[in-house]
Amino acid sequence: MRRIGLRALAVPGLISLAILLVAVAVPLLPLADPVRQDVANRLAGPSAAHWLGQDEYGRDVLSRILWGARVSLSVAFAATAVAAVIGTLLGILGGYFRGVVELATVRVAEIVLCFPPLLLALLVVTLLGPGAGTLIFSLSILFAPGFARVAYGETLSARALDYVTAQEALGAPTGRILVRTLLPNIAAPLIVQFSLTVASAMVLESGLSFLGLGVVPPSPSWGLMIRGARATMEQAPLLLAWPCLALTLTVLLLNLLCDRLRDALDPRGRAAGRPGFLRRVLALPAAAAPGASVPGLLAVEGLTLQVPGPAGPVQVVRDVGFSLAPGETLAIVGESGSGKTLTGLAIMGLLPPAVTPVAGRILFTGRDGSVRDLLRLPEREMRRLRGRDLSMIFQDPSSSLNPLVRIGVQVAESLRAHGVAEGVKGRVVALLRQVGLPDPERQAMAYPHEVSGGQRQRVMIAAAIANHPRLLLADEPTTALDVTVQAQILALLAALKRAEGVMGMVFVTHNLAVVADIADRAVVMYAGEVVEEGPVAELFAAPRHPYTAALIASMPEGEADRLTAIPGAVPQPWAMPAGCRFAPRCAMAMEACGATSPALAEIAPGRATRCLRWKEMA
Ligand SMILES: Nc1ncnc2c1ncn2[C@@H]1O[C@H](COP(=O)(O)OP(=O)(O)OP(=O)(O)O)[C@@H](O)[C@H]1O
Repeated sequence: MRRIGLRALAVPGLISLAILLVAVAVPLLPLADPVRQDVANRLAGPSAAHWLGQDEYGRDVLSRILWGARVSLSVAFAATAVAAVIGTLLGILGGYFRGVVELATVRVAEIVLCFPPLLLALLVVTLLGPGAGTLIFSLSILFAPGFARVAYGETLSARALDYVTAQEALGAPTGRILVRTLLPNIAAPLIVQFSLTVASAMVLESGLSFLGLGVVPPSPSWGLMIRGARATMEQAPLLLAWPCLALTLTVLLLNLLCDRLRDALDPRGRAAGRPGFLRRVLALPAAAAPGASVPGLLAVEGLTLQVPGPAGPVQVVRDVGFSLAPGETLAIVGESGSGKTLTGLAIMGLLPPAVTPVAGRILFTGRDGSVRDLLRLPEREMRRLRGRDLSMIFQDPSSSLNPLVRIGVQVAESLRAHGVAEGVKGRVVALLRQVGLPDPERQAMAYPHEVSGGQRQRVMIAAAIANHPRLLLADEPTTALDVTVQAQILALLAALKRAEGVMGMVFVTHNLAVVADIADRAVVMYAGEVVEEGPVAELFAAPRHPYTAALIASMPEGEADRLTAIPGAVPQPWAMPAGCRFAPRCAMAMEACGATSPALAEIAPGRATRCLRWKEMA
């Protein structure tokens, strides 16, 4: 469980625990007897002996509230737990096996949903007589189909995913797949459903008790207390306030607790949302205002990104800097985990929730010539830039296009999002033709699954260049495609760049061969840092960092007998070696490399390296 999740869980968790403890320990507390009447003092206000006053029979209100919590909570939790177990089981079985099993589980459970809940509860209570046991029974019947539907829907989605198919391909037994693979992956929405159901169960229990169909008087229950207080509302309005307040606060607290629990249980942090402008800017130190004198199109300076690690925050991108001129193509290259994607996402203002920028600036020159720091730009302004001045193409065109919307409509969206209203259809067809889609009029009407992977990527590119962006960010746009299609897409990007003239491109890749094809300059990243930078031709001809040299030597396009893999792997962000981060894998490492962390030093105009021994490589 994530540290952040645990911290957020602490407050609602502790309060809920305290309420539960009080409910459990009520018999041990020095409270007045909740059913002992004192008619002489009926409706008496708060006093030292009765902190919240006395009710219409002179019973102690505080004692009845606490005893009522015990009854309400135990009925609500017991009914929800029974409903959760039965409903989840039915939903998972129905969703996994489908067919007859689905009919016998989910569909049968859904019959219950056809009855109005109160009517069904009335029927059960009439048949079995009022009491806590009957309440638990009728509430669990009422709530089980809700769990079955959530579990069923989630199982259907998860069933189609690769990790479930992979388990089946490995021959894992069905029971194991259901319990070990499916259940944890559908747990988050079930937990939310649990919170909502406990809250509904408390409200329904109070409602039924209020109607005289739940807890039997004189036993204390919040519903019964509201019923009693209603009759004397004009003489003692506070009596109505206490049970209502207890009910409302407990329901709100339960919802908060379960929301936090869901966030903490989900390691993807998907519920956390992107860090808001305020949180992002508060994490950043104040930076000098961007002057209008910054040359070029883009200047990334000292960019440092942080994520929560097992033992505190870790920097996954450290002090990264580079610049880009209009019309230039810069490649960011490095192995998996080197921080290339996060650097690109930081430029677009699309960092995942767990990643926080803690230092640096990203200066961008807009169409109007003004220079803005993208790291400190409010989300509203970023949204105006995205898709117009800044555009991005992603690695996997299958997951970046909406499967339910026609291709032409998706390209038109990017035009309409930035105020284009006239002649959209003609421009979409022209764009699709520009990116080389055959028969663009017909293809515009196709759905993404009806065209090939390469064509989908062409559609993504059409949407990205629709508004003539000043900067196009391409994150491994050819990795998901086969080699011939890769070459076509690279040729298309190069042609588009020539046609667009001033459009700059940042091309993120792990493939040096692609860098040679497309880029003017390259930044080589390793373990979150820039280790070398320079014009592509110079980098290839004379690398000045052992990592660049090793990457070149490991290119499959080289002579097969000289192909050399780089030993070891990129270190984990929370276990970075002291000194030079590449030293443990470097053939040229010497003692000093393990002790000092070399700075990125400019060795010639436009060339920089982070190596103590770069001169020896010359
Ligand atoms: N959402 C996240 N939460 C926590 N850590 C993350 C997150 N995204 C990335 N990281 C970490 O940041 C580091 C850099 O990730 P990044 O995706 O930028 O690498 P990359 O060079 O683009 O690799 P790849 O080519 O595999 O995408 C990795 O070590 C990764 O574990």
